[in-house]
Amino acid sequence: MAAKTYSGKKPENMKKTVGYFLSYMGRHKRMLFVVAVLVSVSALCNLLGTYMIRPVVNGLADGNVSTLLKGVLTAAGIFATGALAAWGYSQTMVKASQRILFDIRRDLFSHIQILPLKFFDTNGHGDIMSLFTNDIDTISDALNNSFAMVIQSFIQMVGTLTILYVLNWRLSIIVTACYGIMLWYIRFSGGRSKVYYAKQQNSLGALNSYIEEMISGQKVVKVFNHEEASFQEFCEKNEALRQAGTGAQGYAATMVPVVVSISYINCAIVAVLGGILALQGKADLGSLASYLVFVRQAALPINQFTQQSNFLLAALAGAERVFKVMDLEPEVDEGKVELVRMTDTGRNGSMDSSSKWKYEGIEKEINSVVSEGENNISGIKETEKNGSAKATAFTGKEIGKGAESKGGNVWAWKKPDGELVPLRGNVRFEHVDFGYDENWMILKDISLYAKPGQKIAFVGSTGAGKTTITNLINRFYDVQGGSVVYDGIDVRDISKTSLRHSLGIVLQDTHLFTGTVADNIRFGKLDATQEEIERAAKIANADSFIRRLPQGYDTMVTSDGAHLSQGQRQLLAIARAAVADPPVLILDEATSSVDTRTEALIEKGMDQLMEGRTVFVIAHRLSTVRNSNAIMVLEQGKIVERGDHEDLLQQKGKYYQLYHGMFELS
Ligand SMILES: Nc1ncnc2c1ncn2[C@@H]1O[C@H](COP(=O)(O)OP(=O)(O)OP(=O)(O)O)[C@@H](O)[C@H]1O
Repeated sequence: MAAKTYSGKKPENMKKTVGYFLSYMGRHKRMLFVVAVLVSVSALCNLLGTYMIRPVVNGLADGNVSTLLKGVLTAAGIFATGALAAWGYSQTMVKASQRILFDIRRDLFSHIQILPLKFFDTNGHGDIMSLFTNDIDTISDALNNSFAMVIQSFIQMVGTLTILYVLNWRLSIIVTACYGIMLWYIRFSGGRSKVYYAKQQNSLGALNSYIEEMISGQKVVKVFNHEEASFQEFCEKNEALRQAGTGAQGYAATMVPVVVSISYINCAIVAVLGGILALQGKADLGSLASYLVFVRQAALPINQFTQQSNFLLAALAGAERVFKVMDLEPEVDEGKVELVRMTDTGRNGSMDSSSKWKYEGIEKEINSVVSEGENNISGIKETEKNGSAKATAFTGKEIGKGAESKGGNVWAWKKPDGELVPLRGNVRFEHVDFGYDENWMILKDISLYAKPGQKIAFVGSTGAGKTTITNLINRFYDVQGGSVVYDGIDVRDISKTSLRHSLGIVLQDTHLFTGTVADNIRFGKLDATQEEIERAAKIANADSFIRRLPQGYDTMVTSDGAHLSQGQRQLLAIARAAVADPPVLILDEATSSVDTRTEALIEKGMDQLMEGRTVFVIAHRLSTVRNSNAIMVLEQGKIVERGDHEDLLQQKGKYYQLYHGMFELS
């Protein structure tokens, strides 16, 4: 069996980490108290049992059978009690440690859920995963093994030394010197293996990342015939790991044999000297026999105590990383404005009477806006110079759509004072400044206006800030200057859950979860019925391909939908947004090349989804750009041109160049 090595990791803030750790242990203090008692009983029984050798041997030497028998039976009883206590504490410890781990995992996961997106943007997925795997594993190991062992070995170590001095203090001076040498060697080899262990961890990390990279990039490796070169590089990394592993395990492996050898030498010296004392009548045979057994078995608790307390330290270092994440500030949400469904609240009478009254007011308001819009249906061509978007037709029909979703639900924003504002999907950016880092602004003085039912497209070179703008609408990040206003309310005043509930987002990278196709669509609205799911799939143009799958809507999706094509995954993502039926949509168009038929399907799906909603689209396709109400051309975080397709072409500026560049490319 490979020797376990010491990682050399220690918590940076021992007091705080131990305090945190104790608070978790404190939740199961009764169990841990039982463990502590049983561990002590087991350790004391070991000591006492060994001590019982003394009356047994003396009984033998005196030829006194009854003393001998009594001694043997008592020793057997003590050892049996010790064994029972050991069984009891190990079982209780397993239960306690599993509960502690359950609590830590639950709290870590739930805390990670409420951390701001910035946490995920600044920490690699691997690092976050390693909290749940490596760090929690180390804590688990320590709780399952080291915790009880440290207590037991400490009691046995102190107890053994005390008994040794009681039995014979002269011999005990030699024994203590030998223990000193043992401790020195344990520390020395632990220190050496620590250096190699760090190297081993680095080499292991490098090898694992390399394997992961090569396996996920296997297609590219094969396309470029890179197999031989990739194998060579693997061998180099494998060799580095072999060398570091040999050093780390080599030193660790010497620890036990060296300690045991010192203990043998110790025993031999004590046996000779003790024998002389016995011959001189200065010690009885029984004492010498039990003394020798104590000396022989003392090496074990010393070794165990040093090793296990090191593992405990390493576990605390792991726990510290976990607790640090738990200490991170959760996503702040001071928004008090909530989204309410009028069909559920006002109509069912669960809302207070003043709100209900206002709800009726909203219906009147919606109707009046609808008729107002209908009067202007010829199309308002509104140009807001100096910062605001140039917007086109704004029809009453669209307002009606914004307030009443396809599912027949009427939604409204409920302000803290009970005032209700109809949900329409009116979004306005007013002189917005933003930077991920406060010292480096990404967006500068962005102003735009999207009226309900309009489609606003963002175009511009990579890194211009298109995605960043959409990140501000759903409050993944908050603006640093200016404001984003939704239906006349500053988004910072809206509760994040409500805000995100009212926004549908289709990202470029579709992520599918393990579950059925229907479950994956239902992700957009957890209480969606089968009819709603199928209706959404039809809107997204996904229904026909889903029906062709082996189990239709019940087909299992695994490994992020690996068995589905890129286009099919995209269609499911559109269906997911469709089932949520939000008044505002944010679409990050897929750039990945799919065949033209699928692209046409996706395009049709997107178009059907966009119908009647306010849409922000990060456009990569000409068709999307062309039929947008307004196109924002971004460059280095600034809107450099705005207008509809025709206007922008006439301007012969950036858009004109981009459009012709794209045109030539296609
Ligand atoms: N989470 C982040 N933390 C720090 N900087 C970021 C983050 N996300 C984006 N940036 C930076 O912000 C700038 C704008 O990025 P953004 O993703 O908005 O560009 P984009 O126009 O959407 O580009 P693309 O078309 O390539 O997706 C870039 O300089 C980018 O490096």
